[in-house]
Amino acid sequence: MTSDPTEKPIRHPGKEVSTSDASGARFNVDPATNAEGLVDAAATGFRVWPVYARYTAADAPYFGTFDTALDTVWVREGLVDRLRAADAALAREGLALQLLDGYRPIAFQRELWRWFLAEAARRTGKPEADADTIRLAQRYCSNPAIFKEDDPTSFPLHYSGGAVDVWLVRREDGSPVDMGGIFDDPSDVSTTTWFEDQPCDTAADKAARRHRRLLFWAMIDAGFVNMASEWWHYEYGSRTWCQALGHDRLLYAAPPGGLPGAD
Ligand SMILES: C[C@@H](N)C(=O)N[C@H](C)C(=O)O
Ligand SMILES: [Zn+2]
Repeated sequence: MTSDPTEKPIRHPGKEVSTSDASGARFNVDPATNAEGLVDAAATGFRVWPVYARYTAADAPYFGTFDTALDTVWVREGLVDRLRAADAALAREGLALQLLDGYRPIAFQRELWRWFLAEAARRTGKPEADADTIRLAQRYCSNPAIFKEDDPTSFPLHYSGGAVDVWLVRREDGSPVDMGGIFDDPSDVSTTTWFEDQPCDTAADKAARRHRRLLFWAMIDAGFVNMASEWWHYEYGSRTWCQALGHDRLLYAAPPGGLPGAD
């Protein structure tokens, strides 16, 4: 058994969960942890790049920004030490975590869903209302249509403040490393284990597999779980975390009071 994360194939601890599995599940909410506030990750010392507010007309896959995206990455207090632990593990490889998104207001989740639905329709060649199109969009984005206003445990995963989208950058200059696919690409190559299931004959594929393993094990060892369809999406204390690890209480549902002015 090796302790070198680059030699350890990605294997999801507990149950492998997809975005659509996670919606509709019912959990009790722990009032103590759910009372935790949201913390500005940049002010806490993390490297951040809030993609949804920063991408330009030149950046795939959106080729633009989103009107309702936040330019600050907010996370629950309970994530801070865990993200620090993951970042410290990556430092041994000369790498660092960069946080792309955390807490996400409902209005922004709706705007993001519209993009994923339109993109899914383009890829399936079927209307947005078609079941195949909705299934494809739902594989990569929580569908706001299935959330229930009176059930905080059904809210979008990022609304909990316990979900983060991350990638890796070099510590020396902050440049992103090759993860073997672009962030938020709604296609199979985004599956976290994609390079485990390929021959990986080229140097580029080997590098992508290495980077995905490093990110995965740093985050898993720090207590997070990963969304199997997205190499960048990790959660702690939220619905996917409960489902994957068999916990029956959500640490984080809707943050009390949300973020002033964001909903
Ligand atoms: C859109 C993508 N970055 C993401 O965060 N997907 C998750 C599953 C979501 O929308 O909840
Ligand atoms: Zn995410």
